[in-house]
Amino acid sequence: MLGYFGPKGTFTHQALRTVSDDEAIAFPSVRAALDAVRTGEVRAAVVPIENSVEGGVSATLDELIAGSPLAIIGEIVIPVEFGLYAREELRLEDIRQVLTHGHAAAQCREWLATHLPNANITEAGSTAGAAAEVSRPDSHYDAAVSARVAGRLYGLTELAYQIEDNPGAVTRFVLVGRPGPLPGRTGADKTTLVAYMREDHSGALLEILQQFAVRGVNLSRIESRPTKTTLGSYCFSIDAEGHAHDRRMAEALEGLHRICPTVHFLGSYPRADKVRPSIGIGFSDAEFDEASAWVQGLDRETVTRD
Ligand SMILES: O=C(O)C(=O)C[C@]1(C(=O)O)C=C[C@@H](O)C=C1
Repeated sequence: MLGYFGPKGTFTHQALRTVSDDEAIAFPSVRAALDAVRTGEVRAAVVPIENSVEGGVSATLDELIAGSPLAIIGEIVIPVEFGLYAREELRLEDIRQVLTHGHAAAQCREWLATHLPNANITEAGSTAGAAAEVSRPDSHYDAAVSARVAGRLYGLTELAYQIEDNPGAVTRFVLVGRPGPLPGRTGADKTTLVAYMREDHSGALLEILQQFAVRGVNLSRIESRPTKTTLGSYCFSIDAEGHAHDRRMAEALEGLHRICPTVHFLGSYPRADKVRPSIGIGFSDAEFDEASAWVQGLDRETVTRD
């Protein structure tokens, strides 16, 4: 059984539907969905991790490394379009209280400021949770910003559609399970990890980046997250192109392990877009193998000096 950040009608639910039609369990938060994976209540869960407008989803980035280890086993990317949904009797000019997810509010900021300048925007656990709340006849809230699917599901009227400030926005979701054998290499893979610096010093981030750069590994996301210990203490959440079984990635991971006190490996999994990284000259598995064989054989070589 799979789980997802719900309730029914969230963008996360739509992302799950693109990979499975089976019955799945909705959880009210990212944390609850990931805890259900940890306890074994579900085999895996879908949660949002990154939006093309708002960036990383902090709740997910933090929960992935809190508690017992988890592994990302797949990713899904879907377009996100928002509408404004209200109870039948309300018109746009009646809307005073809007409820939605923080990421959704941020993606529709301009539209809300222009069309509902006097409305209060309140943050809800999810866009679909907001639509469900607005559908209650005695709700304090007049309208929800959500997916069209959620507006319909909770019997609301669409007052506006495609109200996002950046058309073409997408959100990336990950399928998270318990650690086990890595999904096989496809040639178009991604690896996610969190690296902690040894101590704060000049060039610490550069040292982490160098581990990837000198092995020809491209990064597709890097963001700092507070370690939650002291002010100014950060770790780095990283997506890198490639699989831990690629020689260049394996060597980059070894390098990180040598220089960082802690590295949380969060998985290697197929990329949603199936795009293969371009591998620079000297960075293919064959070239790493050939170079290793050369080093192994050095003591058999005859060195002649003048
Ligand atoms: O509330 C939802 O519908 C979600 O799936 C969460 C979420 C997010 O966390 O970013 C997902 C996609 C949208 O960008 C807005 C909200």
